[in-house]
Amino acid sequence: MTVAQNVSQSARYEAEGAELARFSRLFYERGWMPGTSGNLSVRLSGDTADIALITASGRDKGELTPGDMVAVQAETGDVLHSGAPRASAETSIHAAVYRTTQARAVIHVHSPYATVMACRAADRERLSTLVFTRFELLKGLGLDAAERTAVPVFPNWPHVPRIADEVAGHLSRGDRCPPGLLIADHGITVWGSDLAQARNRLECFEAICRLLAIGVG
Ligand SMILES: CSC[C@@H](O)[C@@H](O)C(=O)COP(=O)(O)O
Ligand SMILES: [Zn+2]
Repeated sequence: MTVAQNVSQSARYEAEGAELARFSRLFYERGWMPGTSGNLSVRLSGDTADIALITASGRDKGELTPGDMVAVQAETGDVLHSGAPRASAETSIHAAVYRTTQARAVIHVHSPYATVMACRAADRERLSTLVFTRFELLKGLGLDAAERTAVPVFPNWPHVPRIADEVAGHLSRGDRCPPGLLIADHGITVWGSDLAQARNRLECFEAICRLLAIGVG
């Protein structure tokens, strides 16, 4: 890589890292990333489209800076730079989504109502589903409000790559998959064409889960 290419790549990392930090702070302040939970990534574009930036593991998600982002191969999760902070423990799940969908941003949070439903709908040994139907907010997920949508709920295997393999298997088989999934007893992962769309969709998932949690639907 030439010096000029290196400088331009650093500028892109800095700008995308600042965006990740901004979105992360937003979710932290809503109480959707308690403790150090949650992780976000964004896939770069142009000649760096094979790269994603992801939040470092175990950091306070309300206080991230661009220096807390790790560059990885988007579709494998392999870390690109030695000496970088440790990438999120859930990088393999982000990579599974990038490998099997058109997503360019992935957000994982422990938001309260999605987590309630991820506990209630869980079968801890195998894939289960949470059915969304009827709600107008389904349109915010790119779905028809008359449609019956099965949101997958994956077992929260201690070995995260096992969850990632099951996610990739499910997404590569499914047609009309909603742009999000639940992990039993854990939280929610949502994706979109950019961070703003992923955030909007996450808000719709959380609002629908709230309705279900309080017994509507
Ligand atoms: C605070 S424990 C939560 C973690 O185990 C994990 O589920 C999580 O969301 C954050 O992991 P991280 O490795 O910081 O990206
Ligand atoms: Zn988590």
